[in-house]
This record gives sequence, C-alpha cells and structure tokens, in this order.
Amino acid sequence: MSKLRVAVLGAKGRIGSEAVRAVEAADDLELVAALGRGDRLETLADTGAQAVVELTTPASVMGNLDFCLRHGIHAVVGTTGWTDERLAQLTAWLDNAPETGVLIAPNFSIGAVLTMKFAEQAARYFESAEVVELHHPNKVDAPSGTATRTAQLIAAARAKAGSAPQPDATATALDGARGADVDGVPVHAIRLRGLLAHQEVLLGGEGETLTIRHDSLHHSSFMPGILLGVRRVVSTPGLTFGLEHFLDLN
Ligand SMILES: NC(=O)C1=CN([C@@H]2O[C@H](COP(=O)(O)OP(=O)(O)OC[C@H]3O[C@@H](n4cnc5c(N)ncnc54)[C@H](O)[C@@H]3O)[C@@H](O)[C@H]2O)C=CC1
Ligand SMILES: O=C(O)C1=N[C@H](C(=O)O)C[C@H](O)C1
Repeated sequence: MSKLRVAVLGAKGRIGSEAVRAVEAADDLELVAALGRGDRLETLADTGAQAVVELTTPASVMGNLDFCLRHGIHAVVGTTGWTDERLAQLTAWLDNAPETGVLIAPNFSIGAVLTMKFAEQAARYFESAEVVELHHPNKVDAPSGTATRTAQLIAAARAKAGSAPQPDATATALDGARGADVDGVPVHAIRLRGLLAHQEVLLGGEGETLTIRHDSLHHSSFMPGILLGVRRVVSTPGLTFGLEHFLDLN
C-alpha cells in the first residue's frame, strides 16, 4: 500500500519539530517536506504533498491554508487564532475546493478533548463556570485556543439549558481582574516558566464545586491526535472543527 505523503509547516517550532518526528516514525506516512518560516510553499506542490500539518502562528496560518486549498492539499491545523471571520473565509475557500478536507483541532491531546467534552456535559448543572488555562511563557496568544473553545462549549450548553446569567456581584475591578469574557464565561490565562499546557474548568453550585483539570506534560501528548487527524482528513471533505469528530465522542 502506498504511503500518504505528508508535509509539516512550522517544522522547526516546539510542536512542529515533534510532529516531524512523529510523521517520520509512522509506517503508513511519508514526510515529503518540513517547512519553516521563509520556505517556499511551492515545495508542497513540487513534492506532491497530499496533506499538511499546519503548526505555525496565527499570523501565518491563513496564507498557508489559502495556498493548500488552491492546490487541493488537505490540512490538519493546530495553529490557534480562529475567529468567526477567519472561519467564514476558510469556509469560502473550501466551497471552491469541495473535495479537500481541513481539520482544525484546538487541542490534539485526548485528555484535553475529553476535558472539553466533560465541561460541556457538566455546564448545565452548575450556576458558575470559569476557565483557567496555564501555559509556558513563550506562547504568543491568550487565551489559548483550547480555553476559548471550552468556554464557547460551556456557554452554548448553558444557553441550550436556559441557564440564568452567572452570579457575580463585582462592582469595581481592575482591568483584567475578572479575566476575558468569552460568551459570558470568564477565562483566565497564566503564563509561567516551567509549564507546558494545562487547563482547569471550575464549576460551582450551591454548596459544591467540580474541577476538571488536564495537564499536557510533553508535546508527545499531541502526536496521536495529529496522526489520527492526518489519516482521517484525507477522506473527510470540508471543515471539521474539533478532533472529537474523529473520536466517536459525539
Ligand atoms: N492544537 C494543539 O493541540 C496545539 C496547538 N499549538 C499551537 O500551534 C502553534 C505553534 O505553537 P508552537 O510550536 O509552540 O510555536 P513556535 O513558535 O515554537 O513554532 C511556530 C513555528 O512556525 C514557524 N513559522 C511561522 N510562520 C511560518 C510560515 N509562514 N511557514 C512555515 N513556518 C512558519 C516559526 O518560525 C516557528 O518555528 C500555536 O498557535 C500553538 O498555540 C501548540 C501545541 C498544541
Ligand atoms: O501554544 C501552546 O503550547 C498550545 N496551544 C494550543 C492552545 O492554544 O490551546 C493547545 C495547547 O494548549 C498548547
């Protein structure tokens, strides 16, 4: 059986370099390109890449996906920064490339995906919900894509259940003291030397709290999800948002 031809964008980065090794080690995949900042995207077409793993920066990801979709190259995207406007642009590009698949995964680790799922399930049963994400200090965006997605899922579950607004008597606060407001859910971002990627979802009800915590201790935690994404995206045209759709979790 022929191997799937895969390229990594952001190949010299923290997660990209780990992804290069994971693709190289997979028996059914062939690494045909490992591109960094400034490298020619035409290399993707020249090497016949069938799928890319996009692990660059929020500033670079749209240009890279534009190129991929114009060349019918499937994409597995871990890069953050997904606003509604960006998703609308990507959907428009996909309309012109109906056979091409894109997976955007806010987080590739199974524990983080389950954290989001559990938080979504629990949200309707608690009056209060806040998200705390904790990352290494070299991370360029805040809050994390995972925390943003988690808060959106919690907010949607609360809206569906007809939950009242969260109780919060704060009358005066320093800017930022109550975190960022993501659809009514406060999200707090910690940047601390020594950390990698961690998240706590705090839920509170009368006389009790529930804390759901996940810790990525090494970039290897993201690799099984990336490889699963690559194997599935090539036969899943259109936009898939969230690895859970490839994990039988819905
Ligand atoms: N979805 C997930 O599970 C995960 C997502 N991430 C996300 O992945 C992204 C990268 O994270 P890190 O590796 O920590 O950052 P990093 O800064 O270590 O790596 C990014 C790399 O991309 C390169 N780059 C920038 N523009 C480029 C372009 N146009 N073409 C090719 N390479 C380009 C940079 O030079 C750098 O080497 C971030 O958005 C981060 O939030 C990180 C870990 C897990
Ligand atoms: O930058 C990181 O490191 C990570 N980024 C992703 C995010 O923003 O959610 C995934 C994970 O948290 C690691």
